[in-house]
Amino acid sequence: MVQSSSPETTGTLARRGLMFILSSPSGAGKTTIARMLLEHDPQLRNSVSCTTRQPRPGEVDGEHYHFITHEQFDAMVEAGEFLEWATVFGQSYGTPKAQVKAGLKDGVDYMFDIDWQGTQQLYQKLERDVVRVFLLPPSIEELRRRLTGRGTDSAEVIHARMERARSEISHWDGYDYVVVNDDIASCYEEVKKILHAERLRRARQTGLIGFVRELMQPDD
Ligand SMILES: Nc1nc2c(ncn2[C@@H]2O[C@H](COP(=O)(O)OP(=O)(O)O)[C@@H](O)[C@H]2O)c(=O)[nH]1
Ligand SMILES: Nc1ncnc2c1ncn2[C@@H]1O[C@H](COP(=O)(O)OP(=O)(O)O)[C@@H](O)[C@H]1O
Repeated sequence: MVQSSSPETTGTLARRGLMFILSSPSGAGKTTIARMLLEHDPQLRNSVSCTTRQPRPGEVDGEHYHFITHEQFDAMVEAGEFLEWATVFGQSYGTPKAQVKAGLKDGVDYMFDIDWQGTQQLYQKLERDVVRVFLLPPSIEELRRRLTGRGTDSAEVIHARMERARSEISHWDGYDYVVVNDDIASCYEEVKKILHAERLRRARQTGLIGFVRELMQPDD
């Protein structure tokens, strides 16, 4: 629980965690922004997805993704172990249920780097816990430059990602916030502010009723 630290308060103040979703067309920078947030914010935990795609250089199993086979993925779907799942670029991606649900109650915030399909599913299931942020590239040319510059995909894959980018961008209106990732430092600051404000929402602050009631007690 994120308890109030002041000795003068009742100690009943706490906060329910939130589900912070970052989506964008591939290459717009959501992984970069997510990593910056996770690195500097101890209250934020990564929701590690399962995927059937191959790891990229530098990606660590269990940290960036749980890399599993199609058979393992299908078995998890059958067993109802995903909060949501979707097929992207012919590969399967899913959010395991187990870690998230318990953490939210304890005031842990989770970061989700998932696509619009997963965002819709999470919103349908857990609307009040979800904060949806969509990143846009400053231009289509810059998006192409970033995908090429990342150096992780073949020309063919980059072509497919660019094709898909336009359809991903068309889902911008399914989000609560839209931020253009032009300068990385400014984008990071803006996303950080969204997270900060969302944490202060009244509905997330459990124990407020009792706390306010106590504040309103008449003097003896
Ligand atoms: N629905 C859903 N989408 C996911 C999940 N994990 C990753 N994705 C999305 O799958 C897409 C491809 O991800 P990835 O292969 O890492 O490439 P990226 O586009 O460069 O981030 C991105 O849009 C991710 O946001 C997940 O658990 N569920
Ligand atoms: N604001 C920015 N300016 C310049 N390059 C960026 C910016 N944001 C991200 N990048 C670079 O663009 C590439 C794609 O970013 P990445 O975070 O992997 O995107 P995504 O996760 O959305 O596919 C990476 O090489 C990253 O370092």
